[in-house]
Amino acid sequence: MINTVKITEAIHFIGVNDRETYLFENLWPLDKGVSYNSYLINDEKVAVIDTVKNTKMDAFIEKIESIIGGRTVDYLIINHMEPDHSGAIKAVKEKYPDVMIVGNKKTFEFLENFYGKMKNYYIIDDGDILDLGQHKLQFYLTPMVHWPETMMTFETTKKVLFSGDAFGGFGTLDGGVFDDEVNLEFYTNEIRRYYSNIVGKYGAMVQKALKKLKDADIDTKVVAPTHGPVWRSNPSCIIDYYDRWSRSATEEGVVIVYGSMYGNTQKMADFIARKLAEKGIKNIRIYDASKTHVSYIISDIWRFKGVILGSCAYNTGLFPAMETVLHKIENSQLKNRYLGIFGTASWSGGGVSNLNQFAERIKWEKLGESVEAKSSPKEEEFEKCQVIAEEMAIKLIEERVDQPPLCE
Ligand SMILES: Cc1cc2nc3c(=O)[nH]c(=O)nc-3n(C[C@H](O)[C@H](O)[C@H](O)COP(=O)(O)O)c2cc1C
Repeated sequence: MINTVKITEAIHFIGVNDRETYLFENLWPLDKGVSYNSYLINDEKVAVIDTVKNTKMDAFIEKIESIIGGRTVDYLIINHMEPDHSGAIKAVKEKYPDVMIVGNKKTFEFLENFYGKMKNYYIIDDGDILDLGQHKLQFYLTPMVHWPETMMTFETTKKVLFSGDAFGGFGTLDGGVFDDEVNLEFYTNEIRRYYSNIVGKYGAMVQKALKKLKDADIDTKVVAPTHGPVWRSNPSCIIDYYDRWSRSATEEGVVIVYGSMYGNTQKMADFIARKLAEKGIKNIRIYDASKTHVSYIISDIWRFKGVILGSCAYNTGLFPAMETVLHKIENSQLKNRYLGIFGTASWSGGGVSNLNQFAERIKWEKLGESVEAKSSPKEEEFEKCQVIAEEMAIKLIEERVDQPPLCE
């Protein structure tokens, strides 16, 4: 018996789990795997919405067959052309040669560039409706959430939003598929890691897309993304998180990230954290940039308002692991943070001076003086670290607003 899951009587979840891939996009650790979600609407016409990565196409076709066995797929809707979702288009074409591929103008440019020319294109525009019989699909173009051709598909009778990568995250669906069947803390963290590292750079476009959906007043009952859980009990929770993250809205807390070879810079990080705690800050995360993958660090920096960065000097520059962190922050164009800087050097420096240059480029509000200790921190440097911690705590407490978790 093949594992398919009903969202409604006719709308099926036909996604697959990937526990084999180590790195998503060959970049982002998949400690707990990832799901590639696809959906099938079994109506007078059969529609499949998005496919899966090519390594999973046999399991995927089996799922389709277990539902429609003997019939054909009439429409294949392509919300997003990234290969983890488009990888089984050819397999669907082969199995159901008359299938009509549905996408916008840009979808087909991508399709042909990836997989060569195919026949039976159905080009839709913003707001167009496709009639399947009982169900009707309306299309919303949402460019750059997260590629230029990205769109969303809304089923208007059951009010299911097939949102593509938006609202999706890492983590396989281990039995539980719906938001009310899983531990949401794990998934919302993994959705934020996905958002902050992959989609976050396009926050303005996410805001545009959210506005478009709001203006359309579609009253979404189910959010069905291409990764992670399907939101049927509390769809607004994940939509509100996306709104929060794409506005660079933050929670109260501080992320301290450091690069250290022999522990001197680390000592300063621990000292600053202690002083923050003494001043009443509860959410404090310290990361050794060499140890924790940058994607987890960025995810927390996306969440919290305070960022304190430390680096020892390394061959006249930053400690290499810190370069990765700074590059990712700048590339994401993350705004609206408070910044503190510390570090160590034994001769002409390079760590703190580069952090200072970063501060000028990023234009976050800098607190305290940058502190650079000669080889190891002493009383004078600890005092300066304390000033950074105190100024940070004052700012955060002054702004204290109750921002409860949205998904509980
Ligand atoms: C491979 C290597 C390269 C270094 N390069 C520099 C440098 O360019 N400039 C400098 O002032 N110190 C340099 N140092 C010294 C360290 O930055 C300094 O000892 C620092 O206190 C080490 O901090 P840590 O204990 O947090 O690793 C270097 C040390 C090592 C091991």
